[in-house]
Amino acid sequence: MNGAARSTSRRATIPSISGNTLGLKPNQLKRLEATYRRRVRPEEVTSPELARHLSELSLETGRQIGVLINRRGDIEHVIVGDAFKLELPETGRVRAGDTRLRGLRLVHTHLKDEPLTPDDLTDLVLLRLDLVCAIVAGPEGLPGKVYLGFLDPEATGERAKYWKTEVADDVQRLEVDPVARAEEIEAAFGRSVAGHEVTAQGRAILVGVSTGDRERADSSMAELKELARTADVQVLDTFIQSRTQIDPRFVIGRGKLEELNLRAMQLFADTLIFDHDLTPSQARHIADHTNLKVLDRTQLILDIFAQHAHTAEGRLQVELAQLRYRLPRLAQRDEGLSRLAGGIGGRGPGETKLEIDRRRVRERISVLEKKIDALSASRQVRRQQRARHEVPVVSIVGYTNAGKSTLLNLLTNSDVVAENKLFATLDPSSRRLRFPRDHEVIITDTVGFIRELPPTLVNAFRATLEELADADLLLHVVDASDPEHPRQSEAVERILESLGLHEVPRLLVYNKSDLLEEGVEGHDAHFTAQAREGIAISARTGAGLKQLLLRVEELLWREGKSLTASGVSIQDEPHPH
Ligand SMILES: Nc1nc2c(ncn2[C@@H]2O[C@H](COP(=O)(O)OP(=O)(O)OP(=O)(O)O)[C@@H](O)[C@H]2O)c(=O)[nH]1
Ligand SMILES: [Mg+2]
Repeated sequence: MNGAARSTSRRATIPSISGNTLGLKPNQLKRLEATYRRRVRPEEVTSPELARHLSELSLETGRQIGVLINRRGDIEHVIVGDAFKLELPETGRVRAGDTRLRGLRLVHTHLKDEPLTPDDLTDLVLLRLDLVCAIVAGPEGLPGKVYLGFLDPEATGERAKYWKTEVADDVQRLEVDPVARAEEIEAAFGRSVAGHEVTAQGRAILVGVSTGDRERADSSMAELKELARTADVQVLDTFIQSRTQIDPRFVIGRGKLEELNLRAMQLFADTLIFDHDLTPSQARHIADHTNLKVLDRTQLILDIFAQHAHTAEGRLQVELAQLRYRLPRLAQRDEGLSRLAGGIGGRGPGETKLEIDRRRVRERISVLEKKIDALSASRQVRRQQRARHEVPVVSIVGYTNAGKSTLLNLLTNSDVVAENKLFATLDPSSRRLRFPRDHEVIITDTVGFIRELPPTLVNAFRATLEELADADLLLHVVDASDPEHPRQSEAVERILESLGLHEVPRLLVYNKSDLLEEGVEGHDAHFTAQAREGIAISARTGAGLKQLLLRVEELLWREGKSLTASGVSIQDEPHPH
């Protein structure tokens, strides 16, 4: 395979013929090579002489023959196919999101009178060619009908065609100026993309598969969208394919992947994000069949974590998780990895720029493990000191975005970052909360949980999460306004269990009650809360806070003292880091 045919020096080297050259006679090869010496005028798709030359050779060899011509009219590649198709050489990847065409047109022969084939049109789209031209090689090697295909910048919608075609009776009757036409198409693409906002982290299409419960796939997709928004990725479109089972190679069907490719080209998307974890080989197969950066849910979450980790330990943990995730995905010599460098999925908190080989990844992993061990050892000491003081610890846990940090802020009058983003909190923070009559607790906010929390992350954060085992009480905060809340709290319970924390007493806190309409759903929240021995509150308005504090006190000291929220005095504990 040849590399990009951009260089001018290529003419100085011996031009090679790509494709199915096996069994061609020396004389035929020589004539094929001589093709490189031909030129066409920039304003014609092909010269009649070139068309004749290609047709003759095609007829003689019984194979399709094609040339890639640049905008100056030079022939950059000569390709031999079989009777039905051509395999174009690798001409380098299109820069995703670029509104320019490739600057190359494909002129090739068809051995029978047929319009552009699906293969021709796929090449047109994926290689973003200026145009594709098929000349019918007629009897005696005379060029006959000519079929042309161009990208259509105006096409919209999922089912739209992505190209326009034209036919002419013969080469002489072609009235197309290929360069002018290509420039028009580029200008139109430029206009359509100019209206889009530009985000630093890429333009993505989200892809889901549903093998059963469609509703579930929809809500999972909605969550993926939120994750993308949090990661600053612009979501251009979403697809969910229903299938009986996951395709082992491509996750989705081959045809669907092709369609995604076209859609991506049309929207100038540069990234595909799967709502499904991809095996290393699936990721590779999909990347090989698209021009796009391919990410999965885990990588997206890792990326958000990378952005949000601020403490030294948090950053080490995220980097460790990223490297552990990447290690099995590094082929011996993986040029695919460099496609991931920079931008979404390529951000790392540490020194690693993620463009490194396996050995160095392994070394880095063991360095990180040692550093994290050292940090958790010193944390262990602090925990023991704290335990000696016998101050009870209350930890806030829950699904991401449930309002954990908002609740901590309300309880302790502090200002931990709370925002409408997933995983706003990564680094645990502790505050002191003083109840009247000398009761005092340490209250900690933690990283949010999510369905299918990537195991690499659970492991990397294990040290932090295991601290939850020291808690005397877990406040499990649930966003009662999210229709998905039953499944979300289920996911949280499962993760707690996997961390061996199911023994720690916990109190369910149904938050955001202010968003639930009084009467109908509000009633519902209270009802659910009561039914599961929880408490309905609003961390925003403070509603229900008094009852919450009462319950906490009751659970911690098993006595029913009355206290008011205003009676709470606040004192910050210096941050442990
Ligand atoms: N209406 C309403 N919004 C709330 C309430 N509590 C929190 N929010 C909002 O919900 C969003 C998430 O709140 P956070 O406190 O950051 O949630 P979190 O659980 O700490 O989230 P992560 O740290 O990202 O896992 C923010 O936009 C809050 O303003 C509430 O009681 N009512
Ligand atoms: Mg938070």
